[in-house]
Amino acid sequence: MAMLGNLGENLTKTMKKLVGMSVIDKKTIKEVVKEIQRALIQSDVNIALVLDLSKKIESRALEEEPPKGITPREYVITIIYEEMVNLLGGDAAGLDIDVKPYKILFLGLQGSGKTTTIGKLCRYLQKKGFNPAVVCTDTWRPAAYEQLRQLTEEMQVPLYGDPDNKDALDLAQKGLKEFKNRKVIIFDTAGRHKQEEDLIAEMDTLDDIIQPTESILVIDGTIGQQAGEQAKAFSQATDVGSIIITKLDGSAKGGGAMSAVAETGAPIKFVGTGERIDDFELFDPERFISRLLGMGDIQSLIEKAEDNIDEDMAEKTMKNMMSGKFTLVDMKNQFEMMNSMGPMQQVLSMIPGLGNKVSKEASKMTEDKIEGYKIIMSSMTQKEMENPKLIKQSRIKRIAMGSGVEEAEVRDLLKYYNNTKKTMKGIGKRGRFGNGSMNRMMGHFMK
Ligand SMILES: Nc1nc2c(ncn2[C@@H]2O[C@H](COP(=O)(O)OP(=O)(O)OP(=O)(O)O)[C@@H](O)[C@H]2O)c(=O)[nH]1
Repeated sequence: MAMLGNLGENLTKTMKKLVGMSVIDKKTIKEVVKEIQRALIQSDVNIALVLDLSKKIESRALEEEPPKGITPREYVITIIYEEMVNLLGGDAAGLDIDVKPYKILFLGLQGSGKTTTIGKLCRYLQKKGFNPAVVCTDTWRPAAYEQLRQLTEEMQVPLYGDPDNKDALDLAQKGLKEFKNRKVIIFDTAGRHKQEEDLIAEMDTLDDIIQPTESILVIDGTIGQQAGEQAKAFSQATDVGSIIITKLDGSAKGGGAMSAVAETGAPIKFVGTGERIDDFELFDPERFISRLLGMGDIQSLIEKAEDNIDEDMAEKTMKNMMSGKFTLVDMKNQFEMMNSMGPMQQVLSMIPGLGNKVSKEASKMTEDKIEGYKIIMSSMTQKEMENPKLIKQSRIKRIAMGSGVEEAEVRDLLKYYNNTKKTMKGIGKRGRFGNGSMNRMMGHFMK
């Protein structure tokens, strides 16, 4: 992948080396981490971020036990992947077009690739079945309207603009009226030179008139970690701000731009990867990192690892349940497992012999309720989770305050916990599930 200059190439090389190593030990792990460090620093990723990342990779790789069925080598790859994904902010954000019209205000310094990117986003939206329209409010650069006109005409995207009108606010208002029945309206604004304040000031003015659903700042990826400053100023000025980073093709500093923006917490929604209209993609850190590491099948590896972690957890939880050592920690694990398996009642009803007792109890557990319980549990201390008997009145009060619920809801959770514990213990005593058959069954359901 010709992306981010040599970064992809260097990382892919390192991963290949890791795959080929005959032993995975402290020395080889350190070697791999060093190479990753070097590649990231070359790509202008902030030194402190790089050191933090390499420390995490190294200590996890040296300390964590690979889950069953995963080789140490595979696990090191998984760790590198996970930590790199975290560096870029985790999940893909995308556009959630849930109101009509969905008004997008585009901002960016001159030459950032703003106009080109508007064209790319239009094409992207068309492919998704939306019919976007564009309003040109750029009154500074005479060629801007013409550039947009050519771009939109090719794609048959309606454009509103008037090169003779020098009033950006008036243009915005008229454009709004013209396209009020459209699903998506994109507003192009005048690019600015260097000052970030100017950019923000312009957004403020246009913001009042347009009241955008989302403001998007276009940042040139070749400026490296400086991109962080721009993103920060922007996200402080707006609460609906997202970022598109352009020119990641061949840019030696793109890694720095991406990690610096991610660090500010502003979501990167798309990236530009070339001059052509289709050189544009939804930014998904997981996919992006898989490609950067040159590991197409990394996702299946991750799933395998997660499956096995789940299975380990299921086994432990089940054992605790049957022996009566069922704590709130186990209950929380149980909820997590339910999430990945489907509604609780359905799952439990599939287990022969579990009887109506549990099913009836479980049927009262809606997803909302489980979510609520999870929130309450996150306000408990580890000690309380491990030893729920500790939770008396004063603690109930504190937990209710901490999680923003009524005390009655905390009591309700404790009651549910006690009932489940009793039922589970009863079943365990009757010995219906000897020889780990229950564990096997749970393991089976996890898949
Ligand atoms: N290689 C590469 N070039 C890009 C990318 N996106 C935009 N460009 C180029 O960057 C240059 C500037 O793009 P424009 O879209 O004109 O920039 P702008 O931000 O709208 O500029 P103003 O209208 O002056 O504010 C053009 O030559 C584009 O072809 C990208 O993802 N990769």
